[in-house]
Amino acid sequence: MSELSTTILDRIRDVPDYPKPGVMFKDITPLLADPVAMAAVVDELAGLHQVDKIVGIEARGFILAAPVAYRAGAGFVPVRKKGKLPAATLEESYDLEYGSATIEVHRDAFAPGDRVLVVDDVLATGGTAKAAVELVKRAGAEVVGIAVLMELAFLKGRERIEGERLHSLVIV
Ligand SMILES: O=P(O)(O)OC[C@H]1O[C@H](OP(=O)(O)OP(=O)(O)O)[C@H](O)[C@@H]1O
Ligand SMILES: Nc1ncnc2[nH]cnc12
Repeated sequence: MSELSTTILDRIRDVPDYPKPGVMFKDITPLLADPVAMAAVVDELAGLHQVDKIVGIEARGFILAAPVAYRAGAGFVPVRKKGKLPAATLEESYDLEYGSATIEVHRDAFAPGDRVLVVDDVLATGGTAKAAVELVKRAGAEVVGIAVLMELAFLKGRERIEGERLHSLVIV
């Protein structure tokens, strides 16, 4: 395992039965509180691809994606839960490990053919990532990759986004 993977794993806390019984929640707040570890994570994600835009998925995805965009010299595009974006949007609904949701992106968020990296904290069932990819494509941009801190392999999210390039800094 790489040094960065160990650094991340050591700073993710398991919280049993949150938000529902049977779910082992991966809490990234200890990692967020460590500036050296966070700098290493942001640098790693920012170096993955040359892109025009970084997409962050509300809410935990924003915390990672915004500094990655800054570091990469790319624009930041928010994908938000339904009802939060003010202008005309595209929307996708999906199921995730402990519920269901609808996310949106502004219709004019991308220039035609923009190269985009989608960033989030956790890939679980892959429902969220798949919906975000669909939104980016429907909005006229190219998804060059999906990057997550942690992939929960037993939930098989990778299969849901087959055909996309997935970068997981840690796989558990
Ligand atoms: O692969 P999936 O099964 O779709 O699950 C992964 C998603 O679940 C969490 O978001 P959540 O919707 O809990 O929102 P939050 O970031 O606002 O906490 C996480 O931040 C991912 O976006
Ligand atoms: N087990 C989990 N921990 C943290 N975020 C999640 N998103 C979906 N499943 C999750």
